[in-house]
This record gives sequence, structure tokens and C-alpha cells, in this order.
Amino acid sequence: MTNEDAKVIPVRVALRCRPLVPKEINEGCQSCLTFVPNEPQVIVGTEKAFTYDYVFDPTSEQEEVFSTAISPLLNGIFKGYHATVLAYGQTGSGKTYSMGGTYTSAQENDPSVGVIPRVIRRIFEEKEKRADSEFCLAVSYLEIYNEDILDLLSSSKDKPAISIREDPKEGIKIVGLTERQVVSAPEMVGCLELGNSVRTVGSTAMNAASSRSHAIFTITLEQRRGSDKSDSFTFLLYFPCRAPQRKSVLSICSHYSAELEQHLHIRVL
Ligand SMILES: Nc1ncnc2c1ncn2[C@@H]1O[C@H](COP(=O)(O)OP(=O)(O)OP(=O)(O)O)[C@@H](O)[C@H]1O
Repeated sequence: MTNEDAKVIPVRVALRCRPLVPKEINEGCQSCLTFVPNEPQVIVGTEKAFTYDYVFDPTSEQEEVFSTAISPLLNGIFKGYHATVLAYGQTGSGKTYSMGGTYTSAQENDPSVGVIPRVIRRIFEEKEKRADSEFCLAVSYLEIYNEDILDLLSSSKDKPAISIREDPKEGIKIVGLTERQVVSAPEMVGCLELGNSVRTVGSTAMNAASSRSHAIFTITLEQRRGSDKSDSFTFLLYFPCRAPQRKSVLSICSHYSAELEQHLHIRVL
């Protein structure tokens, strides 16, 4: 994506269809989608065709999703653009899988690693190439569960509830959220792993390990070269909005969309 493109089309939509999982195969489920070769198009049933910016069929690997849809956003961040990646779709459709929401260090070199660990790796590789700049990196990780916002990086046992306030000058603010300064990729990935390990998990009819919450992993990158300049990069892992959670989610989304410059929606099926 060139800078010009990013200004004209700040929002892009990727469709990702996961392969059938063993339970679905055992139940005799069949896919009702057809993918048009070399076109970002999907056909539902026999006649309803939909076109997106990107379409990833069930054979698409994590690396392809990352290099095609996410990588252009990373090029942008080092040029001073904010970015958001938002995954949405019904329970069990693959949001957590696509984003890396169950990442553990045991997965480190596995092709199944999702978006966030790949982004972390790339950010630190790019940082190393820019010896003329100073960087300051920080992360936060929260989940919204039953209208409560929980700090996934808080070390205290009784995690304090986080509140959303509206500041007349700065707009929507998330107050009290832990922001960890990090200096290396393993340290940042460690924060993801820590947050993933304390997320609220339950089961639904369609997903035995359903996340049951919305989660937002945020990376803030400040870059200084000569005169002061700072850029920030934001990630959202977004989960299906159930009515009681709508208020918090909308407030947080408006907080991020105020700074929207590059935005990728990954719709999973
Ligand atoms: N592209 C994929 N390739 C292989 N398996 C996948 C893929 N996407 C998802 N899965 C598998 O499908 C199942 C459900 O995925 P996942 O937990 O990511 O769904 P989800 O959308 O996050 O659901 P929920 O909203 O309930 O948390 C998991 O077992 C996951 O490993």
C-alpha cells in the first residue's frame, strides 16, 4: 500500500475461511463457499458473489495472511501511520487462531503462529535496521468480559477493574491500564503469552475453547530521529459483540478509530 492509497482507502477488509475442524468433518459438514482463483472473491452457494480486498481460502497459511494483508500496515507504521487490525466473526470461526490469541512460546517457530507474534518479530527486525533512530516500545493487553474491562498484564491477584473516561481534550481514555515498556521481541511476546494465559475461556456449542470476551492487544511505538516524532501502532482482537458488552466495546473502538489511518478488518468464516 502506498501512502496515497492509505489516505484514500484507510479501511480494508480481508475474508478468511478456515478449514472444517474435525468435529465438523465427523458431523458430515460441507463447505458452501467457492473461491475464485486469483480473485479476491467468494461465492456463497451457487450465485451470490462477494468481493473483498483480500480473500483467504481454507488452504491459506498464517504466513500468507501476514505477508499479504498485515505487512503493508507495518511498512506504514515506520512512516508514521497508526494501524489497527480487527478480527471479527462468529464463535469458532478462527479470530483467536488468526490473531495469535492462544500463543505460547512452545509455538515459537511453528507455521501456525498468528498475526500478533509475527508483527512483534517484524517490528523488532525493522527496528534493528534503523540504527539512526531511537525507539521506545510499550504494550498493553485488556479484555472486555460482561461489560468489565480487565487488565491482562496486571500482576496483582485481584485485577482492578479498568474504566473508560471521556476527556474533553483527549477524548476517550482507558484509565488504569498497565502499559509495559519492553526492549526485546521475547519480552513483548512474553506479555502476549501472559495475557493469553489469563483470558476468560469457556465453551460454546461451536467452540470448546471459546474466548468469551473481546480482547485488545496494543503496541505503542515511539520513534525519534533528530527532531522529536512519535508513531503508534494499535492492534485489536475483536470478538462477537454480545449485547451487554456493546457499550464498552463501542467506546474503545471510538477511542482507536479517532486515530484511524490504516485499518484492516479480518472477517473470519
Ligand atoms: N485457519 C485455520 N486453520 C486451522 N484451524 C483453524 C483455523 N482457524 C481456526 N481454526 C481452529 O478452529 C477452532 C476455533 O477457532 P478460534 O478459537 O480461533 O475461534 P474464535 O473465532 O476465536 O472463537 P470464539 O469467538 O468462540 O473465541 C480452533 O480449534 C482453531 O484451532
